[in-house]
Amino acid sequence: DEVRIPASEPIQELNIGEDTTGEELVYETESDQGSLLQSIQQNSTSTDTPIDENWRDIWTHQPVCTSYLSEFNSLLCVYTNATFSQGRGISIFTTPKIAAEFAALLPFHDDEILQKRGINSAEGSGLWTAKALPGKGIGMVAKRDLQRGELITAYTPYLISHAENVLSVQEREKFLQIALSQLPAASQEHFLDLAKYYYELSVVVQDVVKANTFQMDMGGRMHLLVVPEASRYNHACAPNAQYYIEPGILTHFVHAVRPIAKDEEITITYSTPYHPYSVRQNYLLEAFRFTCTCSRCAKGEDTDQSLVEIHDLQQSLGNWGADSTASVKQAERLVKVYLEEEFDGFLDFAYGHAALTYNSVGSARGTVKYAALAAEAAALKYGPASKDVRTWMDLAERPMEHSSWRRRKNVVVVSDGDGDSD
Ligand SMILES: C[S@@+](CC[C@H](N)C(=O)[O-])C[C@H]1O[C@@H](n2cnc3c(N)ncnc32)[C@H](O)[C@@H]1O
Repeated sequence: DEVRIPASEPIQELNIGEDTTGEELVYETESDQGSLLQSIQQNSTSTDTPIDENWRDIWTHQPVCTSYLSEFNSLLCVYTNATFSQGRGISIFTTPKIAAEFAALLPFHDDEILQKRGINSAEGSGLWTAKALPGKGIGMVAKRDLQRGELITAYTPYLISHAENVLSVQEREKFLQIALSQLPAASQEHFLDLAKYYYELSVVVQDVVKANTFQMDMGGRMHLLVVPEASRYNHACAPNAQYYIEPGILTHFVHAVRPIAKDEEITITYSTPYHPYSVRQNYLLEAFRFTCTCSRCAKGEDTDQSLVEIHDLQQSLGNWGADSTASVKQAERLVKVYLEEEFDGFLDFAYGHAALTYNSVGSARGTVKYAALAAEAAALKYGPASKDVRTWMDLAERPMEHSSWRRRKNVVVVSDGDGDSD
């Protein structure tokens, strides 16, 4: 029952914005603690590939491995299941220990789980089409009107790669090329057709990864994902869609966060929307090599003032000390600014602050209304099974049990023991 909610948005970036093809990157290099790998350390005379002899149970190709990498006490191997999801295929470059975690996931054991949930459906699916847009390469466009909350795309990656920085560019490319080459031909073509930065054939797989990466944690390690359908979403600083990844089913989901008209471009954000205009422009240019001309950027620095207001309101509403001047009026204002700025994809913050503020003055009705809205918004942003959704639902269901209840009620409460006295 924490009263505080994060003061600033966790950064949800499409690409890590660092040079995944370079050597200067510092990814985590602590050791993997798997028993298998520990046994290698103990018998360190042998760096033989510790491949599970039952690899055929899950993978269609014999794993191909690097030599032992002392930097993180493991080796890395390519694991491919070319028949994954009705022949879409998936290749994973990771440690044997983490590969075992991937192999335990449901989609590798239940052929129909993805299909039943409409995941990896035929391109277009009546909702969207990917087409060339002026100055933006290919983008995603709505084929019909979409409502807030509608699921637009749900796809699994073709390639998942451990975000290591211990291999040389050439060495990494060699393994990623193997990973790609073991996929079905149609998937290889689809992958190689994606946006690139360098157009250098000798590093083409890393080039595609760099321009199209989503991130996911697996086994405590960051992994880079290429989900070709989702790769076609262009960026906007106040996007009309949000994405999240559900690791348990290896699926990248995108939902509309406000009504999207037929023929309108569908956008996601590659960075935090809370940075001022010039910071966003520089970041997008450096990390993604484009000058953002989205509707928010078209207004230039004029929109920075609203970010200051959002910041100040969130600071005030997040102050739970005795000197707090937080009020319901401020919370209502925060919600209004979010809506005016078209921050529809981030409303869990505004609604969450509002829910807690209403609760803090003992207004259960206001709490229930806004906590339910925060839960809905968090579901679009982090997935229905996320911790955030649970937190807001708990608050909506039991406002008086939350530690924020009447926390700012400016009266001396003579408790009658039932916790809700007035
Ligand atoms: C993940 S891809 C998005 C799809 C890409 N447009 C394509 O043709 O495949 C990322 C690249 O798309 C382009 N892009 C994305 N958002 C953009 C925007 N708002 N304006 C211009 N270019 C954009 C940039 O070249 C960026 O590096």
